[in-house]
Amino acid sequence: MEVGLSAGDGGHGGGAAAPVFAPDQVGLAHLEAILSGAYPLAGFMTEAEAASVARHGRLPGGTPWPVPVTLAVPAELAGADRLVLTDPEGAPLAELTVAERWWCGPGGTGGDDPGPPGPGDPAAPGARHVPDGHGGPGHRLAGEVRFIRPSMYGALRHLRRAPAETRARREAADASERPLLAVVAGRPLHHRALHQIRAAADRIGGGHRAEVLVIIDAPFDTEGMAPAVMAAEPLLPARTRFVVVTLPATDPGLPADRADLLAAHVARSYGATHVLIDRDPGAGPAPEAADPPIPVLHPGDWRYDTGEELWLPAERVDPDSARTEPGDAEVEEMLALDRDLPAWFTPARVAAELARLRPARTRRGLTVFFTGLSGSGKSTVARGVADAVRRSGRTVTLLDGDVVRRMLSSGLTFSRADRDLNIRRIGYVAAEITRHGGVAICAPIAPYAATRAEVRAMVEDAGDFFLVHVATPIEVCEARDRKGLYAKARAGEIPEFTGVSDPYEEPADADLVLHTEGRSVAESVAEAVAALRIGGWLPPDRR
Ligand SMILES: Nc1ncnc2c1ncn2[C@@H]1O[C@H](COP(=O)(O)OS(=O)(=O)O)[C@@H](OP(=O)(O)O)[C@H]1O
Ligand SMILES: Nc1ncnc2c1ncn2[C@@H]1O[C@H](COP(=O)(O)OP(=O)(O)O)[C@@H](O)[C@H]1O
Repeated sequence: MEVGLSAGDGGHGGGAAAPVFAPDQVGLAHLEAILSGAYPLAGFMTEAEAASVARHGRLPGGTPWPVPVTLAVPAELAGADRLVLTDPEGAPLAELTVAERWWCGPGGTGGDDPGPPGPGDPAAPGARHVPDGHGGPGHRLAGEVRFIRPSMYGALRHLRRAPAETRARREAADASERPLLAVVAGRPLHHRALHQIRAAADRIGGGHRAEVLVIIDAPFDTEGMAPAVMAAEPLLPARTRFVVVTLPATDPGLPADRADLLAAHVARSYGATHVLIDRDPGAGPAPEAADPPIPVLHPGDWRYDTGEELWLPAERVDPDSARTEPGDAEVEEMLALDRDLPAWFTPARVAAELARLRPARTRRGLTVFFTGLSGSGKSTVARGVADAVRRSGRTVTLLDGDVVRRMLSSGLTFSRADRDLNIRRIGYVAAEITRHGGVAICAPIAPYAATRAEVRAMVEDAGDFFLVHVATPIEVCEARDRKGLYAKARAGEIPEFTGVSDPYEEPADADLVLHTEGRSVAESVAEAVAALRIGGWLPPDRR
């Protein structure tokens, strides 16, 4: 069968062009793993396969597999027979031949017999939700994928080596019979982890130190923590190699050991005989992985012995001289506040790389996003904050609601769709300013929580986000009625007016709530500026 591509590739196919689709981040991570051979799977799972894997950790035939590998598609593609799957930039990667269309329904995973829902029928009474990481109910397409073209997408592409390439390199070096310790790391390797890796490599090496392969779990669109992980190279055993993969986020509805099991399967595809999964000590103890494909080594609880000046298993360290490794959140906070990471905790070269990746908040890009009703005081406080930020020596771009409506969003109405588009545009510009280390101050109404959350996610990919809810009650805004708009709205002259005839969803995730009623402008500005100082985004007041 000829493949008629409708994107790139010349489209030599004779038949109708298959629709083109860029999977979400989870779908893309699965697709790359299928195509690279990191998963021993030919494609995306049917409902029976996904449900069996979610519930029992096994495919219907009994083969252990930890996570549903599914493809979520929008309703308009739910009936497709074939799909050309692309990266987010639209470059074709593979063709999916659809074997089954199914609906991942609402509700829990309970009960043992799912009762097959009508294919692709959202209303099917038996439809149940399989926790497959796509964030909720929706259409799924199952079937085998056929490789079209190697992916060029994403950061650190040169390190995204296929498992077969890594195995072939070991075979060529006559090393494939020897133990290989895979270390799966999404975070930098500090002294504790480095000690544990060397100890594990000695233990499994049978007289020789085993080789180590560090599998860095990094996102597609940024280098993530990869440079900090690689900075530890001189402290790892000789001939340690690094590869980068993007492990899909595991659904919180799955048992706790599934993420580790997936990491173990991927490690095995690279030829690993053992796997050690480095984790945030602040995240609590590791779950015991049931039925792993290769042994999962548990590093256990280690402490720094201040007397010996060594990292050792906790039981060998006198509690009086024991130091615990700081968790990732604590490290983030030290970096944010420009404090040096202690030498007992992490090697200087890792600390230096971390300081580059996570600059102190006074140097890091920031978006301060004001939301609130018309007349609540967003623009007034935003202007005062912008002045204070400028005085601290940083550059500021003020994206005020009214100004944006004239410059970026002229022609847009106040329908939900247009408001969302307006806020996304503001978010995009703010994220770019933030990415380049600047400060963006935005002051739109932004009435919808979901759209604000999108902006937060977009900005946090690039830097920091600080949400200020200017929580002035509508009666007060209306009494101020600076522009006479409330009067007009009440008279029915302005339709869809926020707070009068259109919704405002109060934020539940505000970093600061400002009550301006009964406060002067100067007091409200001072409150916002103080919050930014306390958070470390502005230097301490030297006055
Ligand atoms: N229907 C309706 N609803 C709300 N506001 C209206 C409306 N029509 C015009 N205006 C004026 O537009 C300003 C709000 O624009 P925003 O871009 O901030 O709104 S939104 O975030 O896209 O919802 C808002 O300015 P601020 O008072 O500065 O908030 C109003 O002056
Ligand atoms: N504590 C306060 N903080 C902010 N604005 C205040 C305060 N007290 C009174 N106001 C007045 O409220 C009005 C708010 O208007 P504006 O900043 O344009 O609101 P928005 O941008 O939310 O529509 C201004 O006239 C301002 O002087």
